[in-house]
Amino acid sequence: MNEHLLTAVKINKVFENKQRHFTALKDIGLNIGNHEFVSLLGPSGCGKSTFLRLVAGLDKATSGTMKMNGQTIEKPGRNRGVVFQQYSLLPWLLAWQNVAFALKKEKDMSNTEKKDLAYHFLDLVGLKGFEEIYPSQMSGGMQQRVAIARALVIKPPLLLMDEPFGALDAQTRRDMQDLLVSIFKETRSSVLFVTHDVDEAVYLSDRVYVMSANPGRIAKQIDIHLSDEKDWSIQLSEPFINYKKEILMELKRQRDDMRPSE
Ligand SMILES: Nc1ncnc2c1ncn2[C@@H]1O[C@H](COP(=O)(O)OP(=O)(O)OP(=O)(O)O)[C@@H](O)[C@H]1O
Repeated sequence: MNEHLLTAVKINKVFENKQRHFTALKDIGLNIGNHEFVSLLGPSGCGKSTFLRLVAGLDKATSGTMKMNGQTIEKPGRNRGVVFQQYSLLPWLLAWQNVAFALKKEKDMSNTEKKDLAYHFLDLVGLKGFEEIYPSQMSGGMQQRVAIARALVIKPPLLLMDEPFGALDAQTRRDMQDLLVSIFKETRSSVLFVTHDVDEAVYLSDRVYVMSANPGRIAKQIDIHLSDEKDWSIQLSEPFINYKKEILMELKRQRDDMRPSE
């Protein structure tokens, strides 16, 4: 029996063109279980987005195996929802239509059912009452909520999020983190979350993989044990600060290793 939702074993990714042969990912191995929140954290260029794209099925690994529920990932599928930093909503569609768009291949659902489901997921992300407005009438935080609702409406067991709050101001970012905590409890989806932000990773995750660059590897795995009843005050607690220290020290060690010796 495969108890992991996602299993990646010895994943390598080489980008090749006439000018260069570049190993972006080297021997990445990780697992995500059911209802787990897992973050990838690391310096710019360490391959976080590249790895996420492989899980999404948007690109192929050069070698290694990547399985979802025991099945090799070949292409994008309904068992993975994706949210990127840029919300990529369709500007000519209303909020609910953007969400319902993800259901366009659902032949067994009526248009009314699709609309009801879109309304339900907009309510879940805190956009009740804003179903009938266009993206241009929304703030960045609202647009990202619509993008999250669109990813969730297909009820994927795994939600892939690539720096989803990177374009938002600090307060909206904190609100969105708390929104994600409540969505995570309600939907029971697992999440693979890419971020640069150490506080965000510790606050949200059950496990953080710290990556290093050139080539992108997993340098450290940190299991986070904080209360499930999260609120911002947890960020002042001793365990939180200790996890943060552990990650920051790993990132500093990487920077020290990269510094040319005198
Ligand atoms: N299509 C591509 N062709 C060639 N090189 C690529 C391609 N995509 C990514 N790379 C390279 O692979 C490395 C990893 O890129 P990636 O975007 O995955 O890093 P990242 O950790 O997500 O960075 P950031 O945090 O800045 O978004 C980088 O050096 C990048 O230049």
